[in-house]
Amino acid sequence: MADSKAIQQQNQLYEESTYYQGLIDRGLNYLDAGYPVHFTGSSGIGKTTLALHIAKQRKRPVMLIHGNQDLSNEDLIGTYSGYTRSKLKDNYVRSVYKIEENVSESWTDGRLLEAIRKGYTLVYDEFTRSRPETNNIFLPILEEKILPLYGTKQKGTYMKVHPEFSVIFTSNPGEYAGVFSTQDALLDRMVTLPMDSMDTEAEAMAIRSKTDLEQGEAEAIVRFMQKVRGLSSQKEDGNGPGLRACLMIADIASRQGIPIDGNNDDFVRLCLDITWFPLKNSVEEKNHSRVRKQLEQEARKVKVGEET
Ligand SMILES: Nc1ncnc2c1ncn2[C@@H]1O[C@H](COP(=O)(O)OP(=O)(O)OP(=O)(O)O)[C@@H](O)[C@H]1O
Repeated sequence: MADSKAIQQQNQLYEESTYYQGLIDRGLNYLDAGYPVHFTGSSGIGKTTLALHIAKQRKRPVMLIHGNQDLSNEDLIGTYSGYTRSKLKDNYVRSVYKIEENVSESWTDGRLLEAIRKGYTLVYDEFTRSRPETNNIFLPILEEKILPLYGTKQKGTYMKVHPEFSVIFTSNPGEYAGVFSTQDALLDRMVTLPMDSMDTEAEAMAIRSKTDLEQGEAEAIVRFMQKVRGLSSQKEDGNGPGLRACLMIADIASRQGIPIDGNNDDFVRLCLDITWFPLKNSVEEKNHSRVRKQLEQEARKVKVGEET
């Protein structure tokens, strides 16, 4: 399916779903009022896609930064990347020969500094994966609307934030090992909008925007996934497989010509391969074998056009 068609269908989904329209309208209003917005929810639920969609509506260039523990202040603000040497040879009067040499350090803007200077919309994806010391730079940006530059050998000690600059954060509540706990001071300065799973129709529409499956087939996969998520709500920090898992089953089945049918062994195997790992992580260990059996039973019940 052509990318532009997929984007068109994705936009249609956002326009037609009251749930998404609500999130988009509120998100845009808070950004317009000068507040950063934070989408939080389980893995693969669609946070980044929604954040980028909202960012594009603001009609400003969009910059995307992925949080990670190696992200440093130098990456965000900038750094001196080497030296520039310029040489001037003055031989105007033949008998006089003068050489003037200048060496200066060359500065490269970091991504955050560029966004702040030019008034971009920044999407800071999975910001909780970065170290709190790195994220602290956002406190004066969000509160005083300045970016401190001390320690960078820049001329001024701070830079004023461009009035059109705005940030959309996304995070995944404590699901991955290695995620740093979210800083409360930063969270206090943003409007947090928790994201739930889409309803059946919207999730099926998302599948159809990415594959050639029929509505009935897409809905059968979504209903199966809803059952899987029901099995997973046994541990606080786990929500089981998200929209991404639905899309993987749909895409692989469609490419490999596997029918969406619980009577087909290939389909059942595919469902187990895609869902068992994320499900396992969200279920107490003592329940693993029981839940795995339930999962297989649910996969075998999948039938197009029938509520299972
Ligand atoms: N409205 C939509 N229509 C179609 N596909 C979508 C939509 N929203 C998200 N997706 C797809 O679902 C998958 C997961 O989306 P996304 O990466 O935005 O989720 P996420 O919550 O940010 O995930 P993670 O927490 O793992 O970063 C992606 O393949 C994305 O293209």
